[in-house]
Amino acid sequence: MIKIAPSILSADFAKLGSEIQDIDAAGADYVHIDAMDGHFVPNLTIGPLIVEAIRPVTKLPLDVHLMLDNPDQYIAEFAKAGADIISVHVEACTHLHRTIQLIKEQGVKAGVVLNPATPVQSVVPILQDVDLVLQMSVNPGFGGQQFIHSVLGNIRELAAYSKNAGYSFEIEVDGGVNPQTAQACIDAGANVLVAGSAVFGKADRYQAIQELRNAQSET
Ligand SMILES: O=C(CO)[C@H](O)[C@H](O)COP(=O)(O)O
Ligand SMILES: [Fe+2]
Repeated sequence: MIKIAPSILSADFAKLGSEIQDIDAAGADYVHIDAMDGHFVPNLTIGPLIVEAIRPVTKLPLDVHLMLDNPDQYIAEFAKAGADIISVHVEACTHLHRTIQLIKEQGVKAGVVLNPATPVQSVVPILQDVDLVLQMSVNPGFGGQQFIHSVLGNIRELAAYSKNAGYSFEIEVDGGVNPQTAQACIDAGANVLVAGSAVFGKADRYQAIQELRNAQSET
Protein backbone atom coordinates (compact mmCIF):
# COMPACT_ATOMS: atom_id res chain seq x y z
CA MET A 1 0.00 0.00 0.00
CA ILE A 2 1.53 3.29 -1.15
CA LYS A 3 0.96 6.30 1.11
CA ILE A 4 0.83 9.87 -0.17
CA ALA A 5 2.08 12.74 1.98
CA PRO A 6 1.30 16.11 0.36
CA SER A 7 3.81 18.77 1.43
CA ILE A 8 2.05 21.95 2.54
CA LEU A 9 5.11 23.93 1.43
CA SER A 10 3.30 24.25 -1.92
CA ALA A 11 -0.12 25.02 -0.40
CA ASP A 12 -1.76 28.45 -0.42
CA PHE A 13 -0.77 29.68 3.06
CA ALA A 14 -3.51 32.33 2.99
CA LYS A 15 -6.04 29.49 3.25
CA LEU A 16 -4.00 26.73 4.84
CA GLY A 17 -6.91 25.20 6.79
CA SER A 18 -9.06 24.60 3.74
CA GLU A 19 -6.04 23.43 1.71
CA ILE A 20 -5.44 20.71 4.33
CA GLN A 21 -9.12 19.75 4.44
CA ASP A 22 -9.00 19.47 0.65
CA ILE A 23 -6.12 16.97 0.59
CA ASP A 24 -7.68 15.08 3.52
CA ALA A 25 -10.94 14.66 1.55
CA ALA A 26 -8.88 13.75 -1.55
CA GLY A 27 -7.37 10.71 0.18
CA ALA A 28 -3.98 11.88 1.50
CA ASP A 29 -2.39 9.59 4.10
CA TYR A 30 -0.11 12.07 5.91
CA VAL A 31 0.23 15.86 6.00
CA HIS A 32 3.91 16.59 5.34
CA ILE A 33 5.16 19.71 7.13
CA ASP A 34 8.55 21.23 6.28
CA ALA A 35 10.19 23.14 9.14
CA MET A 36 13.24 25.14 7.96
CA ASP A 37 15.50 27.34 10.07
CA GLY A 38 17.48 29.44 7.57
CA HIS A 39 20.71 27.74 8.78
CA PHE A 40 20.58 24.06 7.90
CA VAL A 41 18.77 25.07 4.70
CA PRO A 42 18.57 28.48 3.00
CA ASN A 43 14.89 29.05 3.72
CA LEU A 44 12.60 29.85 6.67
CA THR A 45 9.21 28.23 6.94
CA ILE A 46 7.05 26.63 9.60
CA GLY A 47 7.39 26.50 13.38
CA PRO A 48 5.41 24.74 16.15
CA LEU A 49 2.80 27.54 16.20
CA ILE A 50 1.61 26.62 12.72
CA VAL A 51 1.60 22.90 13.58
CA GLU A 52 -0.59 23.69 16.59
CA ALA A 53 -2.97 25.68 14.36
CA ILE A 54 -3.19 22.84 11.84
CA ARG A 55 -3.80 20.10 14.43
CA PRO A 56 -7.57 20.61 14.88
CA VAL A 57 -8.15 20.84 11.12
CA THR A 58 -7.46 17.16 10.31
CA LYS A 59 -7.16 13.73 11.88
CA LEU A 60 -4.44 12.76 9.40
CA PRO A 61 -1.01 12.09 10.90
CA LEU A 62 1.19 15.20 10.87
CA ASP A 63 4.54 14.18 9.36
CA VAL A 64 7.03 16.85 10.46
CA HIS A 65 10.30 17.10 8.52
CA LEU A 66 12.77 19.13 10.58
CA MET A 67 15.45 20.93 8.55
CA LEU A 68 17.08 22.55 11.56
CA ASP A 69 20.68 22.81 12.72
CA ASN A 70 19.87 21.87 16.30
CA PRO A 71 16.72 19.74 16.16
CA ASP A 72 16.94 18.60 19.83
CA GLN A 73 16.05 22.11 20.91
CA TYR A 74 12.62 22.02 19.20
CA ILE A 75 11.50 18.35 19.28
CA ALA A 76 9.37 18.66 22.45
CA GLU A 77 7.66 21.79 21.13
CA PHE A 78 6.75 20.19 17.81
CA ALA A 79 5.45 17.09 19.62
CA LYS A 80 3.38 19.20 22.01
CA ALA A 81 1.99 21.11 19.02
CA GLY A 82 0.56 17.85 17.63
CA ALA A 83 3.18 16.19 15.42
CA ASP A 84 2.70 12.42 14.95
CA ILE A 85 6.00 11.73 13.19
CA ILE A 86 9.15 13.82 13.65
CA SER A 87 12.09 13.28 11.31
CA VAL A 88 15.57 14.72 11.73
CA HIS A 89 18.46 14.97 9.27
CA VAL A 90 21.38 12.67 10.02
CA GLU A 91 23.65 15.51 8.79
CA ALA A 92 22.31 17.80 11.56
CA CYS A 93 22.64 15.34 14.47
CA THR A 94 25.88 14.98 16.41
CA HIS A 95 24.36 12.34 18.73
CA LEU A 96 21.80 10.61 16.53
CA HIS A 97 20.69 7.88 18.99
CA ARG A 98 20.10 10.53 21.66
CA THR A 99 17.99 12.60 19.27
CA ILE A 100 15.90 9.62 18.11
CA GLN A 101 15.41 8.64 21.76
CA LEU A 102 14.28 12.18 22.55
CA ILE A 103 11.65 12.00 19.79
CA LYS A 104 10.35 8.65 21.08
CA GLU A 105 10.18 9.95 24.64
CA GLN A 106 7.61 12.49 23.40
CA GLY A 107 5.35 9.59 22.37
CA VAL A 108 5.66 10.24 18.63
CA LYS A 109 7.16 8.23 15.77
CA ALA A 110 10.78 8.90 14.89
CA GLY A 111 12.30 9.29 11.45
CA VAL A 112 15.78 9.92 10.11
CA VAL A 113 16.44 11.85 6.87
CA LEU A 114 19.26 11.54 4.34
CA ASN A 115 20.26 14.22 1.87
CA PRO A 116 20.79 13.01 -1.71
CA ALA A 117 24.59 12.82 -1.29
CA THR A 118 24.54 11.13 2.13
CA PRO A 119 25.37 7.41 2.07
CA VAL A 120 22.91 4.87 3.53
CA GLN A 121 25.80 3.60 5.69
CA SER A 122 25.43 6.71 7.86
CA VAL A 123 21.97 5.61 9.09
CA VAL A 124 22.53 1.83 9.32
CA PRO A 125 23.37 2.01 13.07
CA ILE A 126 19.97 3.64 13.77
CA LEU A 127 17.72 1.57 11.46
CA GLN A 128 16.52 -0.72 14.26
CA ASP A 129 15.33 2.31 16.27
CA VAL A 130 13.42 4.33 13.68
CA ASP A 131 9.86 4.15 12.35
CA LEU A 132 10.70 5.91 9.10
CA VAL A 133 13.64 6.71 6.84
CA LEU A 134 13.14 9.76 4.63
CA GLN A 135 15.30 9.80 1.52
CA MET A 136 15.59 13.30 0.06
CA SER A 137 15.49 13.33 -3.73
CA VAL A 138 16.35 17.05 -3.94
CA ASN A 139 18.67 19.14 -1.80
CA PRO A 140 16.34 20.37 0.93
CA GLY A 141 15.17 23.96 1.17
CA PHE A 142 12.59 24.52 -1.55
CA GLY A 143 9.65 22.93 -3.30
CA GLY A 144 9.43 22.49 -7.06
CA GLN A 145 12.98 21.20 -7.67
CA GLN A 146 14.11 18.47 -10.08
CA PHE A 147 14.22 14.87 -8.85
CA ILE A 148 17.80 13.52 -8.44
CA HIS A 149 17.73 10.03 -9.93
CA SER A 150 20.88 8.76 -8.21
CA VAL A 151 18.91 8.48 -4.91
CA LEU A 152 17.11 5.44 -6.30
CA GLY A 153 20.17 3.37 -5.40
CA ASN A 154 19.82 4.53 -1.78
CA ILE A 155 16.12 3.58 -1.76
CA ARG A 156 16.94 0.12 -3.08
CA GLU A 157 19.62 -0.27 -0.39
CA LEU A 158 17.18 0.84 2.35
CA ALA A 159 14.50 -1.52 1.02
CA ALA A 160 16.96 -4.42 1.26
CA TYR A 161 17.64 -3.54 4.93
CA SER A 162 13.90 -3.19 5.68
CA LYS A 163 13.38 -6.87 4.87
CA ASN A 164 15.80 -7.93 7.61
CA ALA A 165 14.43 -9.14 10.93
CA GLY A 166 14.31 -6.46 13.60
CA TYR A 167 13.61 -3.58 11.20
CA SER A 168 10.14 -2.07 10.71
CA PHE A 169 10.67 1.33 9.11
CA GLU A 170 8.74 2.98 6.30
CA ILE A 171 10.70 4.36 3.35
CA GLU A 172 9.60 7.86 2.38
CA VAL A 173 10.93 9.85 -0.57
CA ASP A 174 10.77 13.64 -0.75
CA GLY A 175 11.48 16.13 -3.53
CA GLY A 176 10.51 16.30 -7.19
CA VAL A 177 8.05 13.42 -6.86
CA ASN A 178 5.45 13.53 -9.64
CA PRO A 179 3.59 10.88 -11.67
CA GLN A 180 6.72 10.41 -13.83
CA THR A 181 9.24 9.92 -11.00
CA ALA A 182 6.88 8.18 -8.54
CA GLN A 183 6.99 4.91 -10.41
CA ALA A 184 10.77 4.58 -10.07
CA CYS A 185 10.52 5.40 -6.33
CA ILE A 186 7.88 2.73 -5.75
CA ASP A 187 9.76 0.17 -7.84
CA ALA A 188 12.92 0.88 -5.81
CA GLY A 189 11.02 0.14 -2.58
CA ALA A 190 9.61 3.43 -1.25
CA ASN A 191 6.14 3.20 0.33
CA VAL A 192 5.51 6.86 1.27
CA LEU A 193 5.67 9.56 -1.41
CA VAL A 194 5.92 13.21 -0.40
CA ALA A 195 4.64 15.56 -3.08
CA GLY A 196 4.25 19.31 -2.83
CA SER A 197 3.83 20.88 -6.26
CA ALA A 198 2.52 17.63 -7.81
CA VAL A 199 -0.51 17.81 -5.46
CA PHE A 200 -1.03 21.44 -4.40
CA GLY A 201 -0.10 22.69 -7.87
CA LYS A 202 -3.05 20.78 -9.35
CA ALA A 203 -6.67 21.92 -9.24
CA ASP A 204 -7.96 18.36 -8.74
CA ARG A 205 -6.14 17.05 -5.67
CA TYR A 206 -8.03 13.72 -5.74
CA GLN A 207 -6.78 12.97 -9.24
CA ALA A 208 -3.25 14.15 -8.38
CA ILE A 209 -3.09 11.79 -5.39
CA GLN A 210 -4.55 8.89 -7.38
CA GLU A 211 -1.99 9.38 -10.16
CA LEU A 212 0.86 9.20 -7.65
CA ARG A 213 -0.54 6.23 -5.74
CA ASN A 214 -1.16 4.27 -8.95
CA ALA A 215 2.14 5.12 -10.58
CA GLN A 216 3.46 1.58 -10.12
CA SER A 217 0.59 -0.11 -11.93
CA GLU A 218 0.72 2.26 -14.91
CA THR A 219 3.38 0.23 -16.72
O1 LIG B 1 11.38 18.90 2.12
C1 LIG B 1 11.05 19.53 1.13
C2 LIG B 1 11.99 20.55 0.55
O2 LIG B 1 13.12 20.63 1.33
C3 LIG B 1 9.67 19.36 0.51
O3 LIG B 1 8.97 18.38 1.27
C4 LIG B 1 9.71 18.97 -0.95
O4 LIG B 1 10.55 19.77 -1.69
C5 LIG B 1 8.32 18.91 -1.55
O5 LIG B 1 8.15 19.72 -2.66
P1 LIG B 1 8.10 19.19 -4.18
O6 LIG B 1 7.27 17.93 -4.19
O7 LIG B 1 7.45 20.33 -4.93
O8 LIG B 1 9.52 18.92 -4.61
FE1 LIG C 1 10.01 17.63 3.25
